[in-house]
Amino acid sequence: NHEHHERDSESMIHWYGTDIRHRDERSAESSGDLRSLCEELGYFIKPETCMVSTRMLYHTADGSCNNLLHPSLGKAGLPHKRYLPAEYGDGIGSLHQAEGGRTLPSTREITNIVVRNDSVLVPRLTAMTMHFGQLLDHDVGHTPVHPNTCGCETKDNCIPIAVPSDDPAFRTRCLPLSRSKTVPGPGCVDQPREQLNQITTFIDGSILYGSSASVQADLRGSGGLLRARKNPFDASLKTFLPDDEENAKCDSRDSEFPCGKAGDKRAAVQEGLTTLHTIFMRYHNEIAKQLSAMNPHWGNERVFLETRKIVSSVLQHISYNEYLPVTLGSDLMKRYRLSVGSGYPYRGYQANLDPTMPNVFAHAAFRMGHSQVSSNLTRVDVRYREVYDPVVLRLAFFNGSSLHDVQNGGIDSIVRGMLVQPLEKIDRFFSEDVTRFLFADPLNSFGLDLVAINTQRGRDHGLPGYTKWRSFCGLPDVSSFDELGDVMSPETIDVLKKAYTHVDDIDAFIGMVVEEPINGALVGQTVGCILGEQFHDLKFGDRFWYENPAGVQALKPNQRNSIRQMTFARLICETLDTVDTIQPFVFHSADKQPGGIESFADYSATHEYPDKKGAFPDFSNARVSCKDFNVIPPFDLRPWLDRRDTYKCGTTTNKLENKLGDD
Ligand code: HEM
Ligand SMILES: [Ca+2]
Repeated sequence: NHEHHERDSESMIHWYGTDIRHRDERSAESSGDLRSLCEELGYFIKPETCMVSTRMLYHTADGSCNNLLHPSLGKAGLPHKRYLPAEYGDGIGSLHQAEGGRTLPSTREITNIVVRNDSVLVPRLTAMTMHFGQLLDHDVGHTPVHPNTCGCETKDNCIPIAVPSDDPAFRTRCLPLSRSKTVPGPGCVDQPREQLNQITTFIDGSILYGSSASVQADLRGSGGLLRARKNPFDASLKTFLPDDEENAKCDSRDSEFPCGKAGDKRAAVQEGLTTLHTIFMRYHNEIAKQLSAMNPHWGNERVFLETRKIVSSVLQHISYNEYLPVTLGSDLMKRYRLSVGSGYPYRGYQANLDPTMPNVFAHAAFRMGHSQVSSNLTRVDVRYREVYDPVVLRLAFFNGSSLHDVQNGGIDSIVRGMLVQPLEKIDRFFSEDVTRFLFADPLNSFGLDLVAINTQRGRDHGLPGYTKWRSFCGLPDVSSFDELGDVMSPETIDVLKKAYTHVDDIDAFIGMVVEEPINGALVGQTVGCILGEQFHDLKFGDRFWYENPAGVQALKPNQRNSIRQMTFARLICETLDTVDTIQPFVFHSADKQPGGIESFADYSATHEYPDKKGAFPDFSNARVSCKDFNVIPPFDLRPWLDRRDTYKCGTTTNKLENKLGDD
């Protein structure tokens, strides 16, 4: 038995998975009155609750009242939805098991057989794709886990992962892990065991604003701003996230470089993610200041809520205009109607769609991003030269120091590095920094295996095996390993044979992550279908979707146009101190040939992209100056100019906005 000390990997993963502010739910089994528990948790919010001007016009902190007919849909704190029924060992709640009494191998053993510490790069794409994927995931899903201190016994919601005696890395008997917390299932049923999402399921900027009123209040400052910390070296430079005093896991505790607090508790898990949180927070504050200056009669609340609407619209637009096309490719973008370019007009909000986070999306499919993680974070200077040493990932967990490491270019050199570093392919190759050194104390090198954790988490949640998900996604049923050849390489099938006795035993996450990518996409068929389905529901089941023209919350047509001009490149230009030049489409590497004259916004509005090969034909992605407003248009805030006298015209929206009050 190894000794536990304050900063070991086990306590870090518990901290990561637990919301300290989250009330400790009574479990479904122990509850005398299930119905009143569900009421308390907000399962049955009544539509009348939403008939308040602010809730109709603007996002609520916990996502309630987004859907005015079914106000709890998408709200924080509710159970996952399921595409396929849960399959627990005992039918109601014990770990997922193989059919027919076969024992599943330890998930660490599976890593040892299936996963290799190797790297294959994706031509032309940048590591920004990985970092943004994590940020996006953290806006839509976070399942809390039990805060137990678990050792190697299987009890009290502890599900230790057995470590084989001849393990190549670990000398311990097990990797301890806690089960996810549970709540009554959708519709308030007590069985089978169901897990929950503690953040808002909508793409609504909860990464910045939190998912509860109390967290939001803590993050906010005056004038519609988010709290920020001055640059400790030079107050004229841009700000940082406020200190997260509760994060005792932070490496740089007690120094002048704290980890940073944001709307999502996981912001400090790795410094790349922290930098993206930081630039989105800066962007919020930039917009809020400009809105205040334009509309001096707006109060703190109005500025904050309008800014949130803008920033979450920008987040949605970057996700669907830039991130999803490279991740899913053209066929899936069309099949699930995800494209936002012209030629793909928005088909209308559907209040009967359920945007709730599916269990399999968060706990298998979208975790494919873990295979995109590299062991280094490249850092480059203003001219994109690799003059600094990279940040080593295993030293960058819960550590805020590189952001302030001015000798090595600080936060700016990390963000620029993401624009040149190549992206890792989604495959059975994972960096040792996550399969061996996850949350390791750098001094004693004991860490965790994220692949084994993902696999064990799937069993914890009763996710059916991979073959069921294939069938769910329309691939042919299979009864032998060799039939997997339609989506997997022969080498992959060989290692799966070594790891599992029967093809139906393959765990959901493992099968999904080792599928060959679809042509022109980063993901395979099964991940693609699960992501496609849910990103569809997040688009058409969100009343605040930026393209939605109907309803009191709708952006005005010229406001929507401003959002459509926005790119991630422009946001980066505006939020760093020293980014002078940038490629217009940041998920692609910069073209060497100069000559870009078209903006990505114009290109995406007039082309079907990507093509079948995943390319963006006829688009020059050469770096241009951030001051080149033709190629990287600025955000046009003029449509938000609010002349007081127009209130008197008396449209419903004006009247509602007016009720918010000025101060
Ligand atoms: C260095 C980078 C990353 C680290 C260290 C990391 C670490 C983790 C950890 C520790 C968990 C919780 C595991 C558990 O207890 O079950 C997790 C969950 C997850 N990760 Fe990552 N991750 C990284 C990058 C990514 C990326 C790039 C993506 C997607 C593109 C991603 C998607 C997810 C998802 C969807 C979950 C489940 C969240 C939930 O709903 O609870 N991660 N990650
Ligand atoms: Ca959210």
